[in-house]
Amino acid sequence: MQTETTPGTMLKAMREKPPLVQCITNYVAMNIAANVLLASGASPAMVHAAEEAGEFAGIASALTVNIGTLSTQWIEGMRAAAKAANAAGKPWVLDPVAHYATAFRRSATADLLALNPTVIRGNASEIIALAGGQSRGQGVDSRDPVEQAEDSARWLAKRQQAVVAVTGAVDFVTDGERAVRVAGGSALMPQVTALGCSLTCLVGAFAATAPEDIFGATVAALAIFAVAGEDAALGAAGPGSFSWRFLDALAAIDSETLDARARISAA
Ligand SMILES: Nc1ncnc2c1ncn2[C@@H]1O[C@H](COP(=O)(O)OP(=O)(O)OP(=O)(O)O)[C@@H](O)[C@H]1O
Ligand SMILES: Cc1ncsc1CCO
Ligand SMILES: [Mg+2]
Repeated sequence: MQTETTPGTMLKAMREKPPLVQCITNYVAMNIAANVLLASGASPAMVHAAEEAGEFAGIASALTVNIGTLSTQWIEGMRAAAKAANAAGKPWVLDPVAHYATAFRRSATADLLALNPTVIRGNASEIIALAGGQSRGQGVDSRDPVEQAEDSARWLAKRQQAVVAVTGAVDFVTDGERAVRVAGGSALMPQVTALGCSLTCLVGAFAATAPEDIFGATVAALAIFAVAGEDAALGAAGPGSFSWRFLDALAAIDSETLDARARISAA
């Protein structure tokens, strides 16, 4: 049954019962992603080794998988964890960082897509390329506007039976039927590395809190990022001070503030 809960309600529920989220993310993102989850009210665990990732996915409430700094041994851990999450009926989120860049990444991404991620979160260049479109992406940063990725996102969501989130200046989320845009944030956000990777982990945290409403959980994660980005930009002298202000802003946002300030519109 579909329950309609607001981002603020989900945030409150998450903080009352912090979900354990297994984050298989890249070396660049690990520290900031863990801090983003703690500031938001979730409990992160960066567990990726092939020997234990599957076992740990049985304990965690959600899993996130990010291919940013890939190696063969990690792929084994990712696959084992995704299979275990599926077997346990727990949500898992895929972040296909620069999946178009090399044959190694393309192959790993195809294998992970075959394991049916619950949510796919990427920037516009990544989502366009996942749907087989003409992406301008080269490395990990987006070189395409979100508007250009919206049709790709809808197509991908239908094909994968997943929620797809495209982030950028104004984010776009769809499950193939419904779609919304989430406005806010700051132009300083792409100037700080791995905030998108951290957001992927936070989508996992909200999905763990509201597994019955994955679309709403994804929107909630994007919405708190948008509001925190606006707050952090106030008084930030540049990317450095923005980064620590962003963590403080995430921690300071309460459920009422989130619901009052989230800018979510039907697309
Ligand atoms: N120009 C912008 N204005 C406002 N917010 C932005 C802008 N660009 C990105 N964001 C926000 O930054 C966050 C990260 O999204 P982004 O699309 O930069 O991820 P990404 O490219 O995967 O990042 P990374 O790979 O460095 O982790 C999202 O919350 C998004 O809304
Ligand atoms: C910079 C970078 N390189 C691989 S992953 C990553 C973090 C942003 O996606
Ligand atoms: Mg990224």
